[in-house]
Parts: sequence; structure tokens; C-alpha cells
Amino acid sequence: MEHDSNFMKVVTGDAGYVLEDVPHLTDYIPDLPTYPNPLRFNPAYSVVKQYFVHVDDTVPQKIVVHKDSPRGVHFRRAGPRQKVYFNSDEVHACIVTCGGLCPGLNTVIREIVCGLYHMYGVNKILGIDGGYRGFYSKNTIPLTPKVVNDIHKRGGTIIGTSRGGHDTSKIVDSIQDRGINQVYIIGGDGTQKGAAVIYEEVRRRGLKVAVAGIPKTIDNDIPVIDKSFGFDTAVEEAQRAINAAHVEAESTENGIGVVKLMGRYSGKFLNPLFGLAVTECKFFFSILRFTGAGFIAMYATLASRDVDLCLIPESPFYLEGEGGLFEFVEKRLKENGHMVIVIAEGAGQELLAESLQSADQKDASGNKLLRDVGLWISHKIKEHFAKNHKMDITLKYIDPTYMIRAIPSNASDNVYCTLLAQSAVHGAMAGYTGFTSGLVNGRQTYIPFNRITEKQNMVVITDRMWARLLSSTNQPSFLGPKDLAEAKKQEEPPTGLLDGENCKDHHQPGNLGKLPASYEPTAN
Ligand SMILES: Nc1ncnc2c1ncn2[C@@H]1O[C@H](COP(=O)(O)OP(=O)(O)O)[C@@H](O)[C@H]1O
Ligand SMILES: O=P(O)(O)OC[C@H]1O[C@](O)(COP(=O)(O)O)[C@@H](O)[C@@H]1O
Ligand SMILES: [Mg+2]
Repeated sequence: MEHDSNFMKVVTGDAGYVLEDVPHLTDYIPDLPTYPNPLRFNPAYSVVKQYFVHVDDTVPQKIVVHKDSPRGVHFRRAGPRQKVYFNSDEVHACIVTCGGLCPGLNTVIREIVCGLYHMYGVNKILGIDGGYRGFYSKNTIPLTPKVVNDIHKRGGTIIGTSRGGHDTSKIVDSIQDRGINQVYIIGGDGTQKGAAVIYEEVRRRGLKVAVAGIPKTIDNDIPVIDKSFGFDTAVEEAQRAINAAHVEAESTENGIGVVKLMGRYSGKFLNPLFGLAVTECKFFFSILRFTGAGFIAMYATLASRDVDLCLIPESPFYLEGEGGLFEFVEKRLKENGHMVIVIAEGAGQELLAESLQSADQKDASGNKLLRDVGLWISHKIKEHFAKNHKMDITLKYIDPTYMIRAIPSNASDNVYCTLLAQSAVHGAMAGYTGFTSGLVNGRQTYIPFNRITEKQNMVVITDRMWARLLSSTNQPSFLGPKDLAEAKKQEEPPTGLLDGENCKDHHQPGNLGKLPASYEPTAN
């Protein structure tokens, strides 16, 4: 059977039930021996009523449904299985972290090591030093429960991280040469794409190597999953910066506090809405619009109540003229005497491109480097008020971005990281591969890589969550009724299936990429 990144392993059932399953080692290595799960003797598990997950347990992607709507897409439920495909002594695991930092990385590392050791008796675990390139250019770091005992209290990643350096054949050579048979890959959208390619190469070579991803992204831009770990921590830490901006702003006459938060564009696409916004708003910028992930800015604003204006990449805005940003700032200052603006780093990049006209630059992973929108908007606001002699303003700009991602994770993220890590371990031990461990509607699941990598999560501005923010800040949406009608059309799900409230992923059955003519579920 042909396998490539478009390949989907799909099981269909009654009433429109679809299981988007994850690959299993037995898909390409027949007759693998199985072993009873050592957890059956573990006192923690043997008291649990149904301590092994039922082979047919799956989790629906959409939980808001109509009486007659099809049952829709499901993912395999994560957790320990009755049979495992690795003997404890045989396991040689490795862990790698890639991409930008995110609170909780160390917790995930700790829980993979402790989970493998305490639940499955595995003691050969290596840390790959400094991201993907560490597979072939650095020595490995031996990881034991003792080594990782306290690391969840520290920010960053004890095994290091990097961008770029993804050389598939060198990485898989290194996996093969070292005799590694379980690979745990922690990282964001780019990392999961890299993991998918590693899985494909491992499979092409017919190796008994389970490849498991754990999604990391402070920007919350990974689709399907409820949210990414570290996100709560980031939103909480952002409150400190917003508070400071508020204190500074309200202590002076016409004080403005500007806070830049992380949340970058996640690619480019031709947005019909943007075309419309151009006509409606009577100014011009490129018709190529950046998509974005303004989740931290949106949630930090909703949490704070001190924010007057939140700007995210998904929602275009403009500065001059009627209904523009300057007009709103002036109005708010007249009403309240001060204001706080939160801006996501990917917001307004097209406006900056227009005014700065600098060349596009990319980082080692191919991500577009952003210009500092916080500095830019601060400068523009100051310039506007100085030029027009309208008001004397005092503006303070705070950029807490690296402080937000370099801290250890909070309590709820620590719990989340533990579940993700343990789920990944159970999945790999059970012989699943080519999957990302993720929370879907509050349940731990295994999601095929291609569902994670095919698109990026973004704030849907026609969704109720953005409306809640607009009502909370009472800021303008910078869109006319025609723009909104167009945006609604654009976001309409292609089938009758309903999206949940904070809908973000419009993948539907019938849109599944390449499907095998018939699919037999794996026997395990
Ligand atoms: N399309 C891709 N195929 C293979 N590897 C990729 C791809 N995109 C990114 N990577 C690799 O994944 C790693 C992390 O990617 P990056 O975009 O920096 O961070 P993140 O995973 O957090 O999005 C890098 O080592 C990069 O080379
Ligand atoms: O300066 P760096 O390390 O390239 O990081 C900047 C980027 O990293 C992030 O914090 C996280 O991005 P990734 O999850 O894609 O690595 C972004 O919000 C930000 O744009
Ligand atoms: Mg990324």
C-alpha cells in the first residue's frame, strides 16, 4: 500500500461515523510479537475499573451536533492497551525538542522519562541535544528519572532546541545506527511536519520504530487540539505586562500603554475578505494577507479587562480616517484619559511592509521574520498626535514576549503536559506510530500527523469568541457589514456538520486526501 503524507487511514461506520486512525507498526511489519502490558501489575492501574482503553474507544471531533447530522470525524482514544508491542528491555527511546521555547517543555520531557521508566520498566532513554540537528551533529544526553526529577520547575528545555537542520536521511540514519526504536518529538507545526517526514522514512526502511509527536506551540496555532500546553501559562504571564502598561497609562494624562504579545502569522494566503476590506476601508495594501494566531493576545485581553484595544493578525485594521485606529484612540482618551493596547506580533504586518518596504527575511526553519509591530504602532500613534497637535500623549511600550515563553509552566499546564506525555508513551508502547498526542474535547487522543500539519489554527473573527472580545473591550472591528458577510461565507463549513463555538478547523469527512479503496482496521 502506498504511503505518503496525504495518506489517511480511515475507518467508516454507521450514520456518517468516520475514524481518522493513526498508523500502527503492524501496518508495515507483519507478525510482530506482542506482550501483556506490564501495567496490569501496577497498583496504580490495577484498581482502575477499565484500566486498559477499549480497542474501539474513539473521541468525536465535533461535539455540537444536530439531531440529523452525521456522527462525523473521530480520533482514537489515547491510553494504555492490553497488549504492547515492545518488551521493556528492548525499548531504546529518544526525546527531541525543536522550535521556539514554550512553558512546559521540561515537564513533558520529565513525564516521558518517568512514564517509560515507572510504567513500562524502560531505562534506555536519550535526550537529543539541540533539536533535529542534534541527531547527527552532537552527543546524546542520557535521561533517567533522577536526572529529570526537578526539571519541571525550570523554564526552557534541558536538552536544548533549534530551528532548521532537518536532514531526514541523516536523522533516520542516526536513529537506525543507535538502535533507537521509540522517538518522541516535541515541537510546533514545523516540528510535526519534520516528524511526519521522519515517520515516512522510517516506514520506507521498514524499521520497527514508533514515532510520536507532542504538540508544542505558545501561539496555539496547531489545529484539531483544544489548546496547546504552555498557552495558559503564557496568558497568565501576559497579565503582568498588561497590568504594568495599565499602571503606567493611568498615572499620566492621556497615557497609552502598548503591549506586544507573541502570536505570529502562520503563512500567507489570498484572502477575499481582505480584498473587500481594502475597498471598504479606502486604503491599499497588498492582497496577500497573512493568516495569524492571535490567541495569546485575545485570551490575555479577555482575562485582563484593562485592555481597550486588541489587535491580532486575523483581523485587519487601518490607522487613518473615519472608523480608523487613530480615531478610536482619540475617543478613548477623551472618555477615560488613558488606554491600553495589546498587539499580537503578527498583526498589521502588511501595513508595516507598506511603510518600511524592507526585504522578506526568514529564520533557519523558513518562518518569516517579523518586523516589530509594537515599536511601529507606538511610533505611528506618537507621530499622529504630534503632527496634528491634537493632544499631548505619553506612550509606554512594553515587549514581554521572551519573558512570557521562558518561564516554567503553571499548575494546569503541568497537569496537561503530564497527560500528553503519558498518552504518547502508552501509544508508542502499543505500537502506534506517526501520531501526535493531543487533547480533543477534553479527551486524550492520537491524531495522525497529516491532520496536525495540513493547516494552522487561527482565530476565526466571525466566531463568537472574537465577538465576546469586541463586546468586552468595546473596540471597533474595523470591518463593515459587507466584509463580515464575506467573512461568514468564507468560514462556512462545507457540510452540514456544525463546528463548536471556538471553531478553528474546517476539515470535514469527504475532504480526507488520498483514501485507500477499502480499509481494514488494524487488529490490536
Ligand atoms: N516542512 C518541514 N519539513 C521538515 N522539517 C521541518 C519543516 N518545517 C520545519 N521543520 C523543522 O522543524 C523544526 C522546528 O520548526 P520551527 O518552525 O522552527 O518551529 P515549530 O516546530 O515550533 O513551528 C526545525 O528544525 C525545522 O527545520
Ligand atoms: O526569536 P525566535 O526564537 O525565532 O522566536 C520567535 C517566534 O517563536 C514563537 O514564540 C513560537 O513559534 P514556534 O512555536 O513556531 O517555534 C513565536 O511566537 C515567535 O514569533
Ligand atoms: Mg511554528
